Amino acid sequence: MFSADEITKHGTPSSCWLVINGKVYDVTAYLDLHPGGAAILLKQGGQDATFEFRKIHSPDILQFLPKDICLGEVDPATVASLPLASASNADTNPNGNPNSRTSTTNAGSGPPHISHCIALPDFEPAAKAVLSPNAYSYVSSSANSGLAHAANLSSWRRVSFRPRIWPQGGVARASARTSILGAGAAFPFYCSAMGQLGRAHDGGEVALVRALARRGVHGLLSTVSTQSMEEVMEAFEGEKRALEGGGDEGKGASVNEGKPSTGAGVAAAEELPPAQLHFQLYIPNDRSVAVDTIRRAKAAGFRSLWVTVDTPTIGKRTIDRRIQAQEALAMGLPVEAEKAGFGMRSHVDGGQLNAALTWADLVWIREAWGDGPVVVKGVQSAEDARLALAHGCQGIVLSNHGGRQAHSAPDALTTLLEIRTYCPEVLGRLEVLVDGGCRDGADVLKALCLGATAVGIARPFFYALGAYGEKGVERCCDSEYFRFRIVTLAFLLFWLFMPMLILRGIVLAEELVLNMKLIGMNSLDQASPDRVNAMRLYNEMWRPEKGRL
Ligand code: HEM
Ligand SMILES: Cc1cc2nc3c(=O)[nH]c(=O)nc-3n(C[C@H](O)[C@H](O)[C@H](O)COP(=O)(O)O)c2cc1C
Repeated sequence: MFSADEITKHGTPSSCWLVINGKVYDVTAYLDLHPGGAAILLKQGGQDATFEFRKIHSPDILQFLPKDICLGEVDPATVASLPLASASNADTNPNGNPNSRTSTTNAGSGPPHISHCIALPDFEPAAKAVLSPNAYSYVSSSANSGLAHAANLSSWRRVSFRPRIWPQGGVARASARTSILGAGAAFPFYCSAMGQLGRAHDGGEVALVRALARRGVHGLLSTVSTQSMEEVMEAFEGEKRALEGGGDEGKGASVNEGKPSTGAGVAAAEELPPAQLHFQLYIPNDRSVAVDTIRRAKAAGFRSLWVTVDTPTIGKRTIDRRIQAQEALAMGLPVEAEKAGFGMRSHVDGGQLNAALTWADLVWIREAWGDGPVVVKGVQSAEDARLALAHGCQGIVLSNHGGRQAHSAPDALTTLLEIRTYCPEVLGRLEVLVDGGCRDGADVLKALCLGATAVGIARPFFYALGAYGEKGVERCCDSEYFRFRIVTLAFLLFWLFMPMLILRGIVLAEELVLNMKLIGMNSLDQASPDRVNAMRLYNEMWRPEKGRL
C-alpha cells in the first residue's frame, strides 16, 4: 500500500506514478510508449488520474500495460489527501469549460444555439467552440497531409442525380425504411465507430446510443470506447424499452426540437424498426483477449461483429503529434516533445493491434462469434471484396477509416464502382456498407443507387455530441421517428392522414426523404444505378487493363 505523501513525490519523467481506480501505476517506462504522448501522463504524475482517464479510456485498456507496473493500492487512510488531476490540466477546453456541453446558449464561450445547425457541417464549428484543442484534434485529424479525408469529402460531390418525374404511386409519401444485416432499419444510414467519446461529452457512448435509440438509427460501438460495452448496451436497451412505453417513461418523454413529446407510450400502427447496435472489433495480439471480447459482445446482445482490417498499425496522425509535441514543450519537456513526432508505436508494441493477421484468422473469429453476421470493415479494393465473400463474411464496409490510415487511400464510392465493375457478384451476396466524408442525407441515396446497403457517418456525430450532448445527436439524425412511435392514438391518426409530414425533420432524415421525393422515388427499392451519374468517378477508377500505365 502507498500513502498519498509517497505518491505525490513521483511526478517527474524519471519517476512518474499515476493512481487510477485506487491502484498505483508506475508509468515511467510507459511514458515513451503511451499513444497519447508522455506529457499528458506527466501532467497527472503523482496524482489521482482516474477522472481524466475515464474521459478517454475504458478500464479494459489497462490490460495492455506491462504487468509489473501496477505497484499496488493507495492507502485508504490517506486517499483523501491525494491531489486529483482535474480537467483543468488535461484534456480541457481553453475556456475553462471542460467538455461541458449541456448549455446551448453559452454566451461567448459555448457553441451557438442549436438552431444554427441546419446541416451536418454546422456541427463542426459548434464543437470546436467547446472541445479542448486535444479532443478537437483527435476527431478532426486525418493521416499525413489529409489527402484521403479530402478525397472522401469530395467524392460525394462528383456524383450527381438523374431525377425522374411522376413515378408510379407519386411521391406524396416516401419511406426510407430498409434493413441492415438482416435487422430492420428506419434509415439507410448509421453512426459509425468512434473511440473515446468521453472526450466529446461526459455522457460518452451512453449518451450517444440513447439518442440513437430515440431516433431509430443503428450504431457501431468501438472497441476503444470509454464505457464498457455492457454498460452501453444496457443504456441502449433501457432507452428502447422506455420508447415502447414499457419502462422508465422519463427518457422517452425527452425534448424533440425543443418541444416536449406527449410521452403517452402508445405504439404506432405501422411501427418503424427499432435501432440496433453492432460491435466493432480491433484484434489484439493475444487471441484469448480477442475471443473474450467477442464473447462479451455476443452475450451483451450486439447484433453483428465488425472486424476493422485497415488498422494493422496507426496511421500518421500529423496534427495529433504536433499537439502532443506542443504540450510537452509547454511543460518544459523538449525530449518528450521530440519523441512525440514518432507517433503511436505502442499500439503494436503493447499488443493492442495485431499486425500479423491474415484471412485465415477469420475462421476463429467467426467461430468465437457463433451465429450472426460478421463484417469486415476497411475493404479498399475489388480483390479484397471478393476474398471477404469467399471467407464467409456477411458484409463488408468500404472505408479508409475516415482518411486516418493510409495516405491517399481510395474513397468508398470509387471502391464501390470498382466492385460494380470487376466483381458485381459481391453486391448481391454481401451487404456492402460504405463510409467516409458523407455529410448530407441526400448523398446517402447516391451510395444506395450504386449498390450500397447503408452509409456510415462518424465525425458529425462526435461534433454534435460534443456541442450539444444527446440533443445534438438527435438533431443530426432528426426525423419524426420518435414522435411517430409514442404519440397518442388520436395524434397518430392525425399523422397518418398527413402522410407528407411523417418524416419531416432537420438533418439526415429530412435530406434523405426530401431528395428521394425530388428525384422521383417513394421507396428505397427504386434506388438503382440509372438514378445517378457517376461518370466523373468512373473516369478515374483503377482498371486492371490499364494498371500498368
Ligand atoms: C496508464 C494507463 C494508460 C494506458 C494503458 C493508456 C493507453 C492508451 C492507448 C492504448 C491509447 C491509444 C488510443 C486508444 O487505444 O484508445 C491511448 C491514447 C491516449 N491516451 Fe492513454 N493510456 C493510459 C492513461 C492515460 C491517461 C491518464 C490519460 C490522460 C488523462 C491518457 C490520455 C490519452 C490520450 C489523450 C490519448 C490520445 C488519443 C488519440 O489521439 O488517439 N491516457 N492511451
Ligand atoms: C474520432 C474517430 C475515431 C474513430 N475510431 C474508430 C474506431 O475505434 N474503430 C473503427 O473501426 N473506426 C474508427 N473510426 C473510423 C470511423 O468508424 C469511420 O470509418 C470514418 O470516420 C467515417 O468517416 P467520417 O468521419 O468522414 O464520416 C474513427 C473515426 C474518427 C473520426
